Amino acid sequence: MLDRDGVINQDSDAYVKSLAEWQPIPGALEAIARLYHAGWTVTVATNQSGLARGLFSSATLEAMHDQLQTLLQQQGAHIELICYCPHGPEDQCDCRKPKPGLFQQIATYFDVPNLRDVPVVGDSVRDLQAGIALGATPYLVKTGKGEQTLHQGGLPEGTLVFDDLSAVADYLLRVSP
Ligand SMILES: O=P(O)(O)OC[C@@H](O)[C@H]1O[C@@H](OP(=O)(O)O)[C@@H](O)[C@@H](O)[C@@H]1O
Ligand SMILES: [Mg+2]
Ligand SMILES: [Zn+2]
Repeated sequence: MLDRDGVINQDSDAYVKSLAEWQPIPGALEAIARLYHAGWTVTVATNQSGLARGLFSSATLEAMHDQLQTLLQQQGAHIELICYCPHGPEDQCDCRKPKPGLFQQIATYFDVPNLRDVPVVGDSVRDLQAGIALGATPYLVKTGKGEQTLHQGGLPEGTLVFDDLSAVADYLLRVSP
């Protein structure tokens, strides 16, 4: 279960507001494809408060996700489910990470009671906290806000730290081929 901005694509403190700004992180799409071809089911759980802030439209967000899937299809791969929180911090929703709502959506989709031991990969503590709420295993990447997150401390116990998604995929394919 992957965070999007800062894990799959480059993040920006000014938000990723257009298809042109949506730029895959080197190796990330290949990492997803390697996991897919090894039998992993890949999902995404992403906060997209830029929608509530009026920074981009839902059509633009869908175009980014279509581009992601198109690029993966060129490698014979696919993301099974992309869940996103469209709300802003003031909306008091149940799905904005660190709240677990997006991961509850994933568990419901697969009709499982929890996400025990399923990897959750993020560049922010809130990504990991949200997944851990359903039993996921936390992985921090140093891309995006990951370096900053690492230096801030407060990582959930047992978090495994890797340079990027490609390194996480190397590890997962090594320990559970
Ligand atoms: O990393 P994921 O969850 O895929 O997406 C994060 C983005 O929605 C944006 O989230 C914002 O946080 P606030 O929503 O303003 O707290 C900021 O961190 C932006 O830099 C970032 O691009
Ligand atoms: Mg992120
Ligand atoms: Zn929400």
